[in-house]
Formats: sequence, structure tokens, C-alpha cells
Amino acid sequence: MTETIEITRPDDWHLHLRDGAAMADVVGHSARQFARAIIMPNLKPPVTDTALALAYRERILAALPEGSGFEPLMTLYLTDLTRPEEIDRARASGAVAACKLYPAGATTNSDSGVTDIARIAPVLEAMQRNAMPLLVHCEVTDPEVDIFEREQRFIDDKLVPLLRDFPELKVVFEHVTTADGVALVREGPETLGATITPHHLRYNRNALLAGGIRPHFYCLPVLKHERHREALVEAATSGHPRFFLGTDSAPHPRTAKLSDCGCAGAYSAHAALELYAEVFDEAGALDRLEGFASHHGADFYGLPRNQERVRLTRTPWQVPAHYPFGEDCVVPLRAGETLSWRLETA
Ligand SMILES: NC(=O)N[C@@H](CC(=O)O)C(=O)O
Ligand SMILES: [Zn+2]
Ligand SMILES: [Zn+2]
Repeated sequence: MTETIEITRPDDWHLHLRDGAAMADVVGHSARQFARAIIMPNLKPPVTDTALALAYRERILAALPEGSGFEPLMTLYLTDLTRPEEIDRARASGAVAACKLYPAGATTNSDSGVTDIARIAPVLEAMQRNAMPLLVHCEVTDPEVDIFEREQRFIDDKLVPLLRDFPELKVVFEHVTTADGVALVREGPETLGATITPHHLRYNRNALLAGGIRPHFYCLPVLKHERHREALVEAATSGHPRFFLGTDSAPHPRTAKLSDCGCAGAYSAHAALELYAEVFDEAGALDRLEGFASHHGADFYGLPRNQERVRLTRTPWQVPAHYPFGEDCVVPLRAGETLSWRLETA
């Protein structure tokens, strides 16, 4: 049995850090594990332009633990009002790595998102010209569509036409959750990649309802049927270069999760790599973890691979029941349970 693995320090290609005191409480978890992370822009109000992104970046850097070399890669939140000139400004800043497309109303803080992709065609052209990747929350928002089928519908109705209309645009299918999404990325153009979260790799939709309603497993896209989970594990552990690590770690105050209308998001930054290692270990594919976690994302984004290395050992540890989170606390994935892998820290 493998007891230790050493890999290039990984990056997180999909991370929610939030802001203020709450951000300061969680950023250390990501900085301990990852060299870089794509920082999602769905703050309240959202990060819609370069100036806001640069200011947010400074707040993140200021909140980092002493001596941390963690590099936040900023993103812009696209709205119906985003101008193509903003993309040129974002590119020129050197600090904005991508733009995020939230279909309006699809997920947490997406109210100002895009109502119709046709409206941002000039912006997508500017992105294509600037080699600026488009990150997509792939779910339709039509209330008539079953919540478990919103990703498949988005693929057929929105994503396939988008890929056809912008053949040079790099697109990341964020937090892919279905066998259909996996198939599209596998068979799709070189310009299409996908992030996969630890929770969608590890849990199917039973986790939401087994023995009672489990709000900490509620996230978007919602957990899916076991057959989809199996397709995700197959994709992540296959060595295919366009699948890569993106935790979608999305902390919410405990009180906001435990409410009459609890919000969507699972917190995984405290043990991200350990959770992925568990999945790869179970699949007998620990030798493929490095590609998925540390190489494929950087290659897709056209960024250098990290030089530093990290070590994971088979050392069981218990996840705390909660972590501080601003005025409240956040309940992490696997709270109170034992994880078998542990990331060593220098
Ligand atoms: N994934 C989630 O369930 N929630 C994310 C938003 C998102 O990534 O869709 C959040 O910001 O809380
Ligand atoms: Zn999302
Ligand atoms: Zn997210």
C-alpha cells in the first residue's frame, strides 16, 4: 500500500474566498495547499471590472499568512452591461486571468449575471481576441427544467452553440457533474476544459437525503446520480489533460446553510487535496493525481507549472466540527469525520 506521495504543488482552478473577516478566516486553508487559485467574482456586489478585481486582489494578499507565496488569479463577473473595452483593460492589468459567466439566477450571487449569451457576443469576441478564458457555470435557469437536468440542458441549448460560434475561445466547463458533460469535454475541441470538485467525485445525490436532510451537501450544480459520479471519477483519473482540479470550495456561514432556505455551497478548502487523494486512492489511480491536480490546469491556462513539491502521507486525522468564519463559523466537508490522507506542511 502506498504510504506517501509527492507531487508538484497543485493549483485550485475554482475557488470562492468571499471577502472581509470571513475571507481572512479561510484564505489560509487554500494558501497552505495551493500555489495559485482562480478566485471567483461572485461577491456582493460582484467583481465586474478590472479596478474592483485589483482591489479585491490586494485585500486577499493583505489577508495571507506571513510568508505565503499564494497567488490569487482574478476573474471578472460578466453582466449584460460588460463592455468589450473592459476585457482589454483586464488583459492589460496582468492580474485578471479569466471571466466568469453566471447565467442570471443560476447560483449563489448570480442575480446580476448574463440573461442571454447573445447580449455579450462582443465581449466574447474581445475575450477570444485577448486569449482570455471564459469560465462557465453550466446550468439553465428555466424554472420548468428539472434541477437534476439543468446541466444537460445547458450543454445542448447554450454550450454547444457557444463553442461553435467562438471556436478560438478557451472555455472551462466549471464543476462538471454529469456523464454528458464529461463526454462533451472528451470529444470536444481542444479549447474546452473542465474542473471537477472533490464533493462531486466523492458523493452522489443520496448524500443530500440519507437519514435526513443534509444541508452541508447542498451545492450547485446539485449532487447527481451515482452513474454520473462514476463518470466523473473515470474522467478525473483517466489522465485526460483537459480535466483538472477546481474545488468550488464555497463557504457559507453556518446559519445561512441551516435556514428555511439554505444556500448552496460546500466548504472543502480545509482538506482539498486530501479529499482528492482519497478518491484517486480508491480508484487505484494515485499516480494520476499529479497530472489532474498540478499539471493539466496550468497547461490549459497557458501558465507555467509550479516548481515546488508537496507530500501527502497516509496519516489519519479528524476534521474539526467547524472553523471560524467571520462572525459565524463554517461547517467543512467531512466535519467530525476521519480522513486517511494528510498534507504535510513545511
Ligand atoms: N457551488 C455552489 O453551490 N455555490 C457557489 C456558487 C457556484 O459556484 O455556483 C457559491 O458561491 O456559494
Ligand atoms: Zn457555479
Ligand atoms: Zn463556484
